[in-house]
Amino acid sequence: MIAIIGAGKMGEALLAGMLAKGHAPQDVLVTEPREDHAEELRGRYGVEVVTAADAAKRADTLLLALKPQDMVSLLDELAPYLSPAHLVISVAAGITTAVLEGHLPTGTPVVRAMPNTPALMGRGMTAVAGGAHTGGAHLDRAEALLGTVGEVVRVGEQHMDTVTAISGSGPAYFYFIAETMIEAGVAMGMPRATAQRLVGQTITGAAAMLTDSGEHPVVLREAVTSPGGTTAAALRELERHGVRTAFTDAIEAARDRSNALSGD
Ligand SMILES: NC(=O)C1=CN([C@@H]2O[C@H](COP(=O)(O)OP(=O)(O)OC[C@H]3O[C@@H](n4cnc5c(N)ncnc54)[C@H](OP(=O)(O)O)[C@@H]3O)[C@@H](O)[C@H]2O)C=CC1
Ligand SMILES: O=C(O)[C@@H]1CCC=N1
Repeated sequence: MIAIIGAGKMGEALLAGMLAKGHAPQDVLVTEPREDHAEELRGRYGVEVVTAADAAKRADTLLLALKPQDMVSLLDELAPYLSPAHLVISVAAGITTAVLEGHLPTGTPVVRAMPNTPALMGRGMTAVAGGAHTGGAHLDRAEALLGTVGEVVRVGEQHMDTVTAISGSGPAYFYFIAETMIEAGVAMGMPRATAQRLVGQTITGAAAMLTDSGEHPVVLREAVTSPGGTTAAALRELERHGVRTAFTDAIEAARDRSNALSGD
């Protein structure tokens, strides 16, 4: 039995993705304190909504998807009901396996995971790292669970803040670019629906070229950039405005924020 504790944006994306990929609603418990949202979850997914204590008593795998700031008090609430027979998976940004272990009974296996919202469509990217009491079989379990909603990669925990900055927050960067491109099209007089369709399919197509061709993005970009053409004119403007540096700084800021969250 799996329990998802915290069914906000990410928890619900994982819940919906898992159910869509064949997990039976009766095998998934959900903890959600807000009664109106709990009612929505029951109606929408047919899952049972229970207290955190009941989730710990009844499930062997707990997937914690609360805000990092709420995590320690939840761990303290769960701890009396947990044992090393449980597997605790946290998706909270910045919360290290050491913090998780420090608030749970000695020997509890924990996995720090960083998914992203495309999990909702079965197209997520999740990185996982184990703690001090986490064996290969625990990581296999976490990978199998999160693998139902997309790809899973195992990384050393020292890379988790970088993962958070790249693939955890990453979808938002692409939505930001998409929004900017759509607004530029609209400003030039294009109907919004047409601009949105052009941008959506361009991003989907470009992503498929990147993942399926195995080519470096520079090679793919050069193939678009005709000598003396439109793309060269556009890229020159992006460089003039320092967009490359801005992106690098943005990803470093996300990495640093993830790192700071463990101490907040
Ligand atoms: N959003 C994303 O793209 C990603 C988020 N994450 C991580 O996922 C976690 C959740 O983020 P996100 O979904 O965006 O945030 P949300 O605020 O949408 O979700 C948090 C959820 O936790 C619930 N909650 C709060 N306290 C408790 C409690 N004691 N027991 C059970 N549930 C509780 C909240 O309920 P209520 O609203 O009723 O207070 C809310 O539904 C964060 O730690 C974040 O770092 C990781 C990867 C990607
Ligand atoms: O913004 C956040 O903190 C979370 C973690 C990664 C994506 N969303």
